[in-house]
Amino acid sequence: MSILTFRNVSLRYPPQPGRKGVGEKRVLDGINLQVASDELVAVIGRSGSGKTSLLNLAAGFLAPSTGTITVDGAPVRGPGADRAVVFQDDALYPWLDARDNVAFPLKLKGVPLGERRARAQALLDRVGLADAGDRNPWELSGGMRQRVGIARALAAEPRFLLLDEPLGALDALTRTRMQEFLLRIKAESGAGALLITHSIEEALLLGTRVVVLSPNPGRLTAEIEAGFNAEVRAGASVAAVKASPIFKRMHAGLTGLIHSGDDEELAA
Ligand SMILES: Nc1ncnc2c1ncn2[C@@H]1O[C@H](COP(=O)(O)OP(=O)(O)OP(=O)(O)O)[C@@H](O)[C@H]1O
Repeated sequence: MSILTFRNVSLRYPPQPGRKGVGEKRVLDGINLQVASDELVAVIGRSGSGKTSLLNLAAGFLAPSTGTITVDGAPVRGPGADRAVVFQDDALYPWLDARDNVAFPLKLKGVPLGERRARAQALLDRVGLADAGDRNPWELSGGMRQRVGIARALAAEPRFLLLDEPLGALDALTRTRMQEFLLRIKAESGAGALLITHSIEEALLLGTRVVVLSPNPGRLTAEIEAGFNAEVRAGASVAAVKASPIFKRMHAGLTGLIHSGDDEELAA
């Protein structure tokens, strides 16, 4: 069991030179959060509350201003193969076919060509793209590209998947299918997951826990245990889960939490 831990983390962006009146920006403050391998922690919050900054800290793309981020007790000092990131834009390498995109992290690890091709093919099989290995990224649909991106993230056998709006660019139907897919693949991989999403519905559906980030500066102000992903993994349809009264109640409650304070802001 691995654990990703934020302990008392704050983040300030430095003043922007040349932009009058744009001083240092306090983005995150007093963040305490743990993600274990058997969890998918979904982070929701209003635009600008610091969700992507939080993920970038976990990825090691940014360093905290204060506090520590650790994986199994070892400080995160930069990007590492133990944490794989998937963004909204799949960011596949356009000059590589799907199989070689998936194999790319294995190349970086020095895995020999034959073995990495075989492992990449096995990953493509797992994400339902067994026959798409020879296709170029532009020959794939949005959902297929995102599955290649997820297969590539899994290639390095990370301890954590860091998912920044991975389904945000997909149409509603594909998104629902990909939500089921993401839950299955996450469970099979044994990796913990931190998911950033704008969608309260998606957070509730996929998260074992949902945390709410409130803005200015970003603080974790609420946390709820959501059991819906276990229902989906046990075979319940996403549509049936979303239609259940308990799901609707929790959705309304979270909407209220995220938007509390909006009226004061508008009045101010
Ligand atoms: N490199 C940077 N330098 C200065 N300020 C930044 C930088 N990156 C982000 N910010 C600011 O930090 C705040 C949080 O940004 P962040 O992208 O983490 O929020 P978010 O919750 O992911 O937003 P969204 O939901 O719109 O994607 C915003 O006010 C943003 O303008």
